[in-house]
Amino acid sequence: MTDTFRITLGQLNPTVGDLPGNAAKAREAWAAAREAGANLLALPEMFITGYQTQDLVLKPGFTQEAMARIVDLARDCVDGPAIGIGGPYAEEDRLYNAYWILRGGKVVARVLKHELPHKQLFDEWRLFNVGPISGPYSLDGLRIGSPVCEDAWWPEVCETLAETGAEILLVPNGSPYHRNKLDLRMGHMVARVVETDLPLIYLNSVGGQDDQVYDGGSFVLNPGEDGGAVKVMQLAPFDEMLAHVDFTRTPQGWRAVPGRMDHQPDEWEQDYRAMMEGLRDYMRKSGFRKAVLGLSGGIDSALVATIASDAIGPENLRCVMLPSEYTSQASLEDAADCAGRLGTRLDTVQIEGARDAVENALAHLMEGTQPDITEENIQSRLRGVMLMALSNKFGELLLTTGNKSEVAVGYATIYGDMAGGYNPIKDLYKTRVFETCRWRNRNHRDWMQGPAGEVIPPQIISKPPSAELRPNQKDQDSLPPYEVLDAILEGLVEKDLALKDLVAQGFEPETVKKVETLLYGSEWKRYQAAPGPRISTKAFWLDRRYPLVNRWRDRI
Ligand SMILES: Nc1ncnc2c1ncn2[C@@H]1O[C@H](COP(=O)(O)OP(=O)(O)OC[C@H]2O[C@@H]([n+]3cccc(C(=O)O)c3)[C@H](O)[C@@H]2O)[C@@H](O)[C@H]1O
Ligand SMILES: Nc1ncnc2c1ncn2[C@@H]1O[C@H](COP(=O)(O)OP(=O)(O)OP(=O)(O)O)[C@@H](O)[C@H]1O
Ligand SMILES: NC(=O)CC[C@H](N)C(=O)O
Repeated sequence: MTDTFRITLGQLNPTVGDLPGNAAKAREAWAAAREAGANLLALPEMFITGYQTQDLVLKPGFTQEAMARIVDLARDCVDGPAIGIGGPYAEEDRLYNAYWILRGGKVVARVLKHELPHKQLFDEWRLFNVGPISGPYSLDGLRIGSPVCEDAWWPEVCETLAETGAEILLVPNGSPYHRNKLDLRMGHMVARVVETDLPLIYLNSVGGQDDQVYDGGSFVLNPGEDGGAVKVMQLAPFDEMLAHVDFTRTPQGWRAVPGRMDHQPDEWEQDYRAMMEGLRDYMRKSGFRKAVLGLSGGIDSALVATIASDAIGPENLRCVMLPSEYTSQASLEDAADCAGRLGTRLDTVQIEGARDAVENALAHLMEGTQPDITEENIQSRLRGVMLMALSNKFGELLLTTGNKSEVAVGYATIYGDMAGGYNPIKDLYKTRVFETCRWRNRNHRDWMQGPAGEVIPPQIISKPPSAELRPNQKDQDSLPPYEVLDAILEGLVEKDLALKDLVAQGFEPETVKKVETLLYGSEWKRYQAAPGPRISTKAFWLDRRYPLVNRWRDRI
């Protein structure tokens, strides 16, 4: 009977749909696990397909190929560790989210996910059948139970596994980031260890996929002496890595040997990293090497330029200043200062000529009307036209720059500054934009490709935000102060509060009503907006799906 068991954890970054690429990654990890003398290489949930596949997994051709790739992997990885790998399993007319166990050239077990997540950004009820609770599988004399991600967020599956003889729990996950999510995961996993008295491995993938960022942060818990749980290994968030965890048999049962304890950065750093990794992987996985954005001299585009410089290197980013006569000298100088500090290219394109041409072309139809938002939006749209021309010509992904407060109230011009493919700060409220800029100016990490130091000029952080679409315009002329706006939005979006709850908190009824009107009234705009990395529990898109036509309004 064996008394030790080594598991190599693959905290790795698959790409959705890249079946050969993901299989190659698995083979490479298996070779390293074999080199390290492991008994088992564990890979995350749905590793062969990448996660989340959305409806792609409903294509029979895709699912059949994914299963065939797993069988090939088993056939190729014979003399060495077993492999645990997530992938779909189709049987007759049923489709499961499964964890496949491969050993000695064959598939030796399949665990079927029982608890399918269907809240927030998940909709697995739509895709998969509920699997029966599977029992443990045996490898080299150790009985392992593998609840698949959400299975371990509830007691039932782990309890059944413990009752049917599991000696350790290995939980493969595809768990996307939101702020402070590690605490939430830890709470659930500690509860499972306490209930089952079994050690538990929490293994998560890393990398960006559409609006989601998988943040790794895998860890290992042992049952504690006093009935609690003790963390004995913690991997860094966001980093792709292999790590080995050794188990030994003790009089109390199998226990993990304490291993590496990587530092967990604070929420500002993790949010920043998530936005950067989201952009980096969106670009890498969709084949872009370069990006372009309009740099106005304001704080939002300065932050997006900084995130992009860190993600792809300043040499791969083109910033463009597109001034009109409403652009202040200060904005011109601030944009130049910011690009200079970051070391990015800064081009200038005047928009007055194009604006005059558009206005002249429309003059016979506009006769007798007064200048209003129409003319302001023409400027914003011309910037979009010019930036998209650069994107077309040079293959640069156009980044949009609306923060969550603006996205929430529709404070952006459709087909204007909303033109673009990805928005790194889409889920970051404006009040957090300021603090995030200060954080980046104070901190530099080895995963940032941009320069260290005060890369965002302090005057950009301190001046009042303005769209500069008419003389002396300030955001606060048409919106409540950002502290008020963000607090009301957090109430309406994140917490689903009633208007009267917000009024009871001390906000003006008219302001609350206005924010509600803007929020519901701009649903159609968000439907057409660029995606961006999710860092909150209620990001616009999958977390919060509202009707575009909606006559319901709350009463105070
Ligand atoms: N329900 C609906 N479904 C589909 N389309 C709908 C629609 N409601 C209006 N529309 C269409 O949308 C048009 C109105 O939308 P749009 O053209 O965007 O214009 P609109 O939302 O009226 O104006 C843009 C707003 O964003 C602000 N802005 C602009 C640029 C930059 C910034 C910034 O600081 O970042 C802020 C600007 O001050 C203004 O408040 C209508 O004329 C109509 O064609
Ligand atoms: N003069 C300009 N030159 C280049 N891009 C511009 C210019 N004005 C606006 N933009 C683009 O349109 C976006 C929205 O700009 P605007 O100034 O209206 O709003 P904002 O939300 O205050 O953004 P910022 O803080 O970046 O100025 C900017 O982030 C920028 O990408
Ligand atoms: N893949 C999953 O089952 C994810 C759901 C899980 N509760 C999480 O967010 O971590």
